[in-house]
Amino acid sequence: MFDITAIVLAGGRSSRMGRNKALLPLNGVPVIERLIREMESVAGEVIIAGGGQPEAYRYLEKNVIGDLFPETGPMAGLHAGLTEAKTAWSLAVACDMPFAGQAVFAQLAERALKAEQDGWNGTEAGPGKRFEAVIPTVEGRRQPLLAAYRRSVLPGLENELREGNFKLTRWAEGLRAEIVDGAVLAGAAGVREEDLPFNMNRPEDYRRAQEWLEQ
Ligand SMILES: Nc1nc2c(ncn2[C@@H]2O[C@H](COP(=O)(O)OP(=O)(O)OP(=O)(O)O)[C@@H](O)[C@H]2O)c(=O)[nH]1
Repeated sequence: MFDITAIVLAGGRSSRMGRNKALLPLNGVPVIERLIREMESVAGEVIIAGGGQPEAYRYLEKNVIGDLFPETGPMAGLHAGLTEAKTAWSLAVACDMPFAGQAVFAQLAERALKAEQDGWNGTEAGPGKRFEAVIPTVEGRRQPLLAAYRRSVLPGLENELREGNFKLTRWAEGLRAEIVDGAVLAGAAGVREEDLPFNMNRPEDYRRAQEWLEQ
């Protein structure tokens, strides 16, 4: 267990799926419940950033919160979660990632808390600087929907939202982040690198996840 909070981003519209993808069952268990189970063994608190549909998640008996910048996408969920979190670092994950598991969360958490310990004199982020995020890359691209964030990113994040910049990927590109090779995380999780950030956007993605996990 790490001194870290887990934030599940679950307030999207699921328009491509046509129904709330967080609640889609895999092996009989809704994907969000699978994620919560995996996160619970790593993080002290699990927060569900439920956006405009917090009532859908009340049954999970977790800390379910709404967004402070409604209808603006995953960045708003991250913003709400980091605002609510009481720890210096949080793990964020999209609610529709079937392959993100305990091993991946533990690695991200470990690196985040190591970065915290190294503090302002940590050399890897540059002299006098500190990492504010731990972000995996898969095929050279940062994966901000499966990453660790330091609470200190909040003012910058809020600024972006106020200015109407809602692109999580673009914002995450500018963060002083420790980059983790996705292949390393995928290896720990026992999945292929390209499957690590796989998420279920469309019915065919759901079918693919079902085929893999229910065989
Ligand atoms: N809290 C919160 N989470 C969000 C919001 N928009 C998206 N998410 C979550 O962020 C992750 C990535 O979202 P997307 O899959 O890009 O968007 P979506 O709205 O869920 O789905 P589409 O309508 O098909 O684009 C998912 O886990 C969503 O549940 C939001 O406005 N608030």
